[in-house]
Amino acid sequence: MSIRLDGVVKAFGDHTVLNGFSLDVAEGGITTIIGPSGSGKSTTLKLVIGLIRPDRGEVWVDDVRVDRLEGDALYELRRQVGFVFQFAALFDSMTIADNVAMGLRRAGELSEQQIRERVRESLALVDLDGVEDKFPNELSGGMRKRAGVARAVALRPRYLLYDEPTTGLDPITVTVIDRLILRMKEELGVTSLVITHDLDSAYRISDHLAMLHEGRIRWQGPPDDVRTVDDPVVRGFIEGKPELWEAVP
Ligand SMILES: Nc1ncnc2c1ncn2[C@@H]1O[C@H](COP(=O)(O)OP(=O)(O)OP(=O)(O)O)[C@@H](O)[C@H]1O
Repeated sequence: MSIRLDGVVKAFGDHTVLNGFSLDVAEGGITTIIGPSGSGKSTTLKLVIGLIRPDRGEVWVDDVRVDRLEGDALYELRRQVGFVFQFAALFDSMTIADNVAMGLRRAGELSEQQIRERVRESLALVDLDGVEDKFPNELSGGMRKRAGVARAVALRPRYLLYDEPTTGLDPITVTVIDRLILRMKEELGVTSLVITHDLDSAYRISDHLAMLHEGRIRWQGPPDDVRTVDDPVVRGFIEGKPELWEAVP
């Protein structure tokens, strides 16, 4: 059980983005999808939380067929699958505590006091103690990103999806976020699916690496193995040498 995409085809108009895409996400680990801009990485995350549906193929989370879910069932799924948005996507007019508490209030299961406690715990987990009453524009980019992670984990999801978690951050903050992603795996036992452009970050955090190219997974395996792959498409990408692609028939 975990996240599984099987033979997924997804087109926008006449542009086929995913074309027979299959991926199994190993339980408890960090799986990272790398690939060129526009190759469909974000599209895969949107499929997993049912924001969009495939034209063909299947999307599974545990024993739930996501591409057939509607209404409340989709909402239930999204409680299990936390989403860390690329630019944190915090509401500027709300305090950090209210941002982190949003999903908890919507779920309506905890008292206000329990919510406050859970918000405090979630912020502590990302090393953001004491910022409850601040507004997003009072935090640095890296802190906002951490607050976005706190919001995603507040509901104690089984899965965390990260959309470009290190884009636009300085190298030190990238390391902080990488460590945070690893910590969420170790301390909460969540299964993570990450999409990124950042190869160094991908090597540091991943248990399993998958390269997306022309609508499907071109190569996958442990990150250490990628350096010895012969496929010129994979080599071209990881070495930043597009000329290797031009030689591919
Ligand atoms: N809702 C949509 N309507 C039309 N086209 C879309 C839509 N969503 C994505 N696309 C197109 O699908 C392609 C893949 O987009 P996607 O965002 O999944 O790629 P990506 O690999 O995440 O790219 P990047 O790394 O640049 O974020 C792009 O060409 C994009 O323009």
